[in-house]
Amino acid sequence: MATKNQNLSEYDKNSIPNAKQFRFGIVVSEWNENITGNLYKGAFDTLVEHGVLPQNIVIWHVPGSYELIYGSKKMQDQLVDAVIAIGCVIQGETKHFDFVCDAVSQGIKDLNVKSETPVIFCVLTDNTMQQSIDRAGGKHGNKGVEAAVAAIKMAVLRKNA
Ligand SMILES: Nc1c(NC[C@H](O)[C@H](O)[C@H](O)CO)[nH]c(=O)[nH]c1=O
Ligand SMILES: CC(=O)[C@@H](O)COP(=O)(O)O
Repeated sequence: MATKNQNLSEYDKNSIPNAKQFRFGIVVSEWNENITGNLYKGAFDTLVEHGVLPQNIVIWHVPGSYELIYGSKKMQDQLVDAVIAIGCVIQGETKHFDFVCDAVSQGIKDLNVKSETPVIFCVLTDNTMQQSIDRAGGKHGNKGVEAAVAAIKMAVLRKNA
């Protein structure tokens, strides 16, 4: 298990530069909103902790994780330095889980390839709700925190590249 010896919220805070100069877009799926809401809070709070001005964080909501692709594509046009795509996909009775997860991961990958604005993949793809709870502020930390740190690092890389 990838998180067995790693907490998603733990990182070297001194290694993160002040991010006051940057603007970020966050696109949040409404499916499993008890989870995505916690992921969003973790991401928002981490961005602000590292100097991002709240007025420089744009948040949009989309119906489900599949719509994160289109929402993130349109968010890239909002003059932001990076986008965070937040979703939670949980296995149901059918293969729909596989198709949604594959589509979202490939779609966000394509956005990173085709655009100059990085999109961070903050999408939980879990077998159970408990696994999601554990990764959205539970025993394995908050993936939203991890995503915000990645977003700041990629905004810096984009600026310097
Ligand atoms: N089952 C989950 C979904 N399903 C909905 C899709 O994401 C999409 O909105 C629908 O197929 C219409 O295009 N979405 C999640 O984010 N999480 C799930 O567990
Ligand atoms: C990921 C999904 O779309 C899934 O939760 C839907 O549930 P089911 O496979 O039982 O229709």
